[in-house]
Amino acid sequence: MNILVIGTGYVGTTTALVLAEMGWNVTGLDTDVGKIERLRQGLPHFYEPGVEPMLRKQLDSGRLRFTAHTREAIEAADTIFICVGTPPLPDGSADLRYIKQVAEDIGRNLNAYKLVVIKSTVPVGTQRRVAEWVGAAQTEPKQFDVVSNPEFLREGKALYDALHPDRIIIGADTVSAGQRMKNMYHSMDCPILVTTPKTAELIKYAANSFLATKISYINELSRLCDKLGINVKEVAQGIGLDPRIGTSFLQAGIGYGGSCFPKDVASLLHTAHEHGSELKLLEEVVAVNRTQYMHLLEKARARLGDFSGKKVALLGLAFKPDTDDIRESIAIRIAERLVDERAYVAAHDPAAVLPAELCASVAQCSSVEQAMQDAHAVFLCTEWDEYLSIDWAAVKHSMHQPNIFDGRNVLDAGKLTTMGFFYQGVGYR
Ligand SMILES: NC(=O)C1=CN([C@@H]2O[C@H](COP(=O)(O)OP(=O)(O)OC[C@H]3O[C@@H](n4cnc5c(N)ncnc54)[C@H](O)[C@@H]3O)[C@@H](O)[C@H]2O)C=CC1
Ligand SMILES: O=C(O)[C@H]1O[C@H](OP(=O)(O)OP(=O)(O)OC[C@H]2O[C@@H](n3ccc(=O)[nH]c3=O)[C@H](O)[C@@H]2O)[C@H](O)[C@@H](O)[C@@H]1O
Repeated sequence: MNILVIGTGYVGTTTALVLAEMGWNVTGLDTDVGKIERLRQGLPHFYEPGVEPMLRKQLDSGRLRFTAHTREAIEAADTIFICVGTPPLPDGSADLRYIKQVAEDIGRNLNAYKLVVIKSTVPVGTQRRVAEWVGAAQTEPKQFDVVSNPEFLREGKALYDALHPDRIIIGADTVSAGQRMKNMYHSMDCPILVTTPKTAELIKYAANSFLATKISYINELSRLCDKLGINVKEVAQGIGLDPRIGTSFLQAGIGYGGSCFPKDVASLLHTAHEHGSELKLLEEVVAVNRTQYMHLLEKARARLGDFSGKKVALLGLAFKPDTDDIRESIAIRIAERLVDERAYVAAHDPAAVLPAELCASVAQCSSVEQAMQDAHAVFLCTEWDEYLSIDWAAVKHSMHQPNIFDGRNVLDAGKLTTMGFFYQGVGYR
């Protein structure tokens, strides 16, 4: 099987690596020549644990290559994965312009039968539209199938998730296309659900929206816990012991960010509106998430008076640990708000860097100690391992005031309080 992966971002690069690991010949194609050059040299253009060694291993094996030559790459492939971005438009709908470009590229260069696999997250009905776009761009008629095969990996655990998926969802119009996909994934040890393309597309949005709902549920509950003097972590633990509820995705904090939950929930809401349907629960999920971080800021304001002229150490910029991705990161929103309120913000992150628009107003520090020097308060926004082993006794002396606002509820409240810190998390301690 000669597989082409179009779009070598987070998902495309991971997909290409995993398919090569499964033994297939894989080519990665991207319009960004800089990314292709780096990948060819074995240097990932993003931070993701395990990707660099596997990239080098697969380049050495000869099963993986990268190119920017669209025509040659499409002609040589029998199976084509579409992994380009589907960013949000201002109205919340998914921007399908990159998907359309790729579909037309495939159509123009279709020299023999190809199986086209949509891995990008796309709204219900996109598989049909891709088939139309490929068909309309053809110069001479050749057969092809388009299937939906959504991806469920998490950033920071991308390789593990892609190598050990919980399930594989295949949305196919024909039995033969579904069977080709099952053959491709035959070495994967997980349930494979073959369904219609529209169902597969909705499963992806429904999964992300459900996870976002769990987070907003526990976050909204955390606000009540604050008022009642109840530790939300214990509530989450207590309800999570019921296997019907489960412990995962019940970690209260400053809210969910990233390139997917905010955009995918917005896109599903848009789809519902387009079809005259309302998803009121999901609208509330968004509303809770939009305001969640403000509650921690409010706690800090109550302690500090106001932020003007105060130094705040911001620990973590990435939307979650083990990634350098700051797309829709709540940490960035908090930094912006603090700057607006004239705080002096000193940020630290082991991998992520400040967005260009904050470089002039926020300092990026190379160490935690530097960020905390003379600070009136620490805001922990991303639960990197490094922050769990901070020598608090040592940094306390260098701080102006020992105030900690833990936006991820991961620090030891009891220990820090005993040490003389003022500690506040989300949902009572
Ligand atoms: N990042 C994640 O954790 C996950 C993302 N997804 C979905 O996967 C899709 C891709 O996401 P990411 O990998 O994060 O995006 P990304 O932005 O990291 O990568 C997209 C890549 O596509 C390339 N590209 C755009 N147009 C192209 C064209 N015409 N031909 C060739 N290459 C082209 C871009 O240069 C870029 O390198 C999105 O739909 C996303 O929702 C799904 C599961 C997880
Ligand atoms: O479609 C996607 O792109 C992906 O989106 C998420 O993955 P990801 O965004 O990488 O990261 P998550 O681990 O899901 O975290 C998302 C956000 O939720 C927050 N979160 C997560 C869990 C929790 O209990 N509480 C909480 O606030 C995280 O801090 C982070 O900001 C899903 O978990 C993946 O299954 C999906 O494939």
